[in-house]
Amino acid sequence: MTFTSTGRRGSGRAASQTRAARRGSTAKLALAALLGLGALLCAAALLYTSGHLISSSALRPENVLMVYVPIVLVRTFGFGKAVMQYLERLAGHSAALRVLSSLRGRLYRLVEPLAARPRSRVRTGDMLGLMAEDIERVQQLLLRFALPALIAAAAYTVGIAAIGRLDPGFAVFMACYAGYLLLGAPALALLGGRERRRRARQARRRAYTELTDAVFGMQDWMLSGRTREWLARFAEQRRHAAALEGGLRRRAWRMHWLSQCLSGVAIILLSLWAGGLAQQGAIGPTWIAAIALAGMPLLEALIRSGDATARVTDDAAALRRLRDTELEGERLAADDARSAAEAAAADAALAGHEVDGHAAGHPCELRLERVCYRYPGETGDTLRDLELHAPPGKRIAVLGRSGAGKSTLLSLLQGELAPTAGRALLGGHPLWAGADSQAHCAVLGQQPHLFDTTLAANIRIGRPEADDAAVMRAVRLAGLEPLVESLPMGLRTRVLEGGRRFSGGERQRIALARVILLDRPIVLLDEPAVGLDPRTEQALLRTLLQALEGRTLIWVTHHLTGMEAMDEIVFIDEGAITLRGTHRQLLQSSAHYRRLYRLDRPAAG
Ligand SMILES: Nc1ncnc2c1ncn2[C@@H]1O[C@H](COP(=O)(O)OP(=O)(O)OP(=O)(O)O)[C@@H](O)[C@H]1O
Repeated sequence: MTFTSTGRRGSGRAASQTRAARRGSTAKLALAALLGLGALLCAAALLYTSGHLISSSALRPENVLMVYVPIVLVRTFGFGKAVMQYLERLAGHSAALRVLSSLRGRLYRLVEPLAARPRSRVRTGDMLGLMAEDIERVQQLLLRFALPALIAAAAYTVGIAAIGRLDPGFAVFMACYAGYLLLGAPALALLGGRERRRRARQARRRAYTELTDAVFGMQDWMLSGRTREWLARFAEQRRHAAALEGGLRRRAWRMHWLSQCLSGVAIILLSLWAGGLAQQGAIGPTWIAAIALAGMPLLEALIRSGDATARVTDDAAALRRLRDTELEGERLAADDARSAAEAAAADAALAGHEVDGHAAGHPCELRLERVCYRYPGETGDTLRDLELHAPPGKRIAVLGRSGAGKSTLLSLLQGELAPTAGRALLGGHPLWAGADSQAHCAVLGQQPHLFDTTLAANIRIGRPEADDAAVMRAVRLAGLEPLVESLPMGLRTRVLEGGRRFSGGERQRIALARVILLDRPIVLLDEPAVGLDPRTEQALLRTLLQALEGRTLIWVTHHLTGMEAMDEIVFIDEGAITLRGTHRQLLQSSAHYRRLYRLDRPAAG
């Protein structure tokens, strides 16, 4: 199929772009690390020459030329440090932004089809979190952890090597001492605080979950008269979460303070060691202060890297979430590829002008052949051996108890799910779960969403290019004309948030106008009249059946109202069809149907 091959070519190009972007950003990150190390060495050299300059000046040289070279070097290193720092930021941010942009692109390509699937694990809210917060954390991971850690490791190596040239024994001691700052302290902070961090995260999540739950059920809390009780409980939970977070902050501060003390002690040790070397005559006395001061920026780099490592867990969790989403995207892409292969097989079968004995038929002919569906990870089939045939214009009602599998059937008919066995065909082609899977049908659900904009914009949502005459025709067919005429602003009336301006029945009619304007050959109705009073329900159903005359209808319902107008009524129980026929046939042949009909429509009974 054209779509699939284009999709594969597109994804191949995207993959090679991603690889090129990754190579580019790795090079930039390495450059940033080199510049960072350069800036750090300049800082160390600045203090080193300054220490020497101060000590030499204190010995009152005979003329300024005696300290001219250190003076020039101090200026050069000071200037070099600022320039290198600037270039490091530039290269680091450029590399991080490159990584982020490629990550966002890759993730977006993977998750875009997921977000549109109602049954996917990844929902729109998660998507926003992933795209905004989690990717931001990856940036922090690169700039605040990876880069400082690389620079600190290089500074550690350079520092220890420099000491080792003068005194290998002291170099080994300092390697262990500074090694604790570089690796030991952050490891202790990470391991020791793991349980506390987990508890703090849990407490925070619990408080927010309770808050969200209470906001949704606010009216019921107020009616129950227990608002104060709930507020007190929520405040207590927040206090508990804040106390745990405060404990974590205090612990991090204590660890930082300990590292600063250790760094101070290291400077004293360096001074004593340099003093010893001067006494032995290995170095001049003016270098004592130089060596001690040069250690400061190097030790500071180790502490900064250690602090960043201690904070790395939250960023790593964000990385895990991104990875999980990528895996889910890859799994769905594999599903799509499988469905596409089935589509190709069916195309090949069609080339022989027949699909298992059936002529290819009308492009909008729906056919389910022994369809089974099992949700991933489940042990039993939710749908079993379903057979359904809907030539254009046929009206089928699907009835069944809650949990029978009606919504799963609708998802299958929309092409969101691919059968795990059997075939779901549209015009002889598999209804595969692809990006354009819903192009053949329109859906009218229980609570269609109306956006906070004008009535006309809400109706035009599926066909923004539709002219006013087409919109008015849809309005007329949906039985909305009297309402629109009674509104001072007519079609320009705003529907307010969630369609608050209109009643439930009116909202359903607006959604019906949307479906009419969309002009799809197949319409799936998912209990569109649920929750309406019987008169409004009957009126809406009458309008609906009239307005959608000539289109294929698959109508999921719990009520038997309107069954007379259906071409076929199908009962599903535990995923399998247990009863089927026209209203007249079922009235004659099924006592169960007669009983249900009498219960639902006592007057008719
Ligand atoms: N994502 C899922 N993973 C596993 N099982 C699921 C999933 N979605 C639905 N099910 C199960 O499949 C069965 C059929 O669910 P479905 O939503 O299709 O029923 P339904 O007939 O539409 O019910 P209702 O009338 O209450 O909406 C139920 O037992 C449900 O628990």
